[in-house]
Amino acid sequence: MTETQRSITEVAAGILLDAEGRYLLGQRPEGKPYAGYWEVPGGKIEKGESVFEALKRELWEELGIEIESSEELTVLEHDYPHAYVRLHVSIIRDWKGTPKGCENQSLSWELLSAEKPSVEPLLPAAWPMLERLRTLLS
Ligand SMILES: Nc1nc2c([nH]c(=O)n2[C@H]2C[C@H](O)[C@@H](COP(=O)(O)OP(=O)(O)OP(=O)(O)O)O2)c(=O)[nH]1
Repeated sequence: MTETQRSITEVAAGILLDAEGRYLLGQRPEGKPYAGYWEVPGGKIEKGESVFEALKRELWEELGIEIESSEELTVLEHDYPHAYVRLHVSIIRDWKGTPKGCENQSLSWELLSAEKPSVEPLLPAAWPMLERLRTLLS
């Protein structure tokens, strides 16, 4: 396949934002591209799913939490060597349950007011969505 024919991987990512102004990052498990990198929770949208349905499924699978609503934040595209991804980013302020690493991934709550996260490295496409969120809330 040539570069111009690359298919687009549609991804739903959810920024869990708590009342103290903290957001959640998870570390990508072994076996996935960019294993060990930190990211906003989420994953690929399956055929026939809406962005919200994918987000609801992924957050249940990855974190064991239930969500009933989300707010669209932005849509970002990033060209990785392994895939061209389009990220549909949402903010989630309410959820049921306590997020835990259901895929044995580490989790880290980060202060949005901090200049950068306390963990690294972050997936390249995670930076612009955090910038967008800071701009929106500032
Ligand atoms: N969840 C998430 N994915 C991101 C972020 N930034 C970013 O570039 N991505 C990219 C990495 C991956 O190519 C893609 C997400 O796919 P994934 O591999 O996590 O999806 P999945 O859990 O459905 O994976 P799989 O079971 O099919 O392997 O989106 C981010 O902040 N969060």
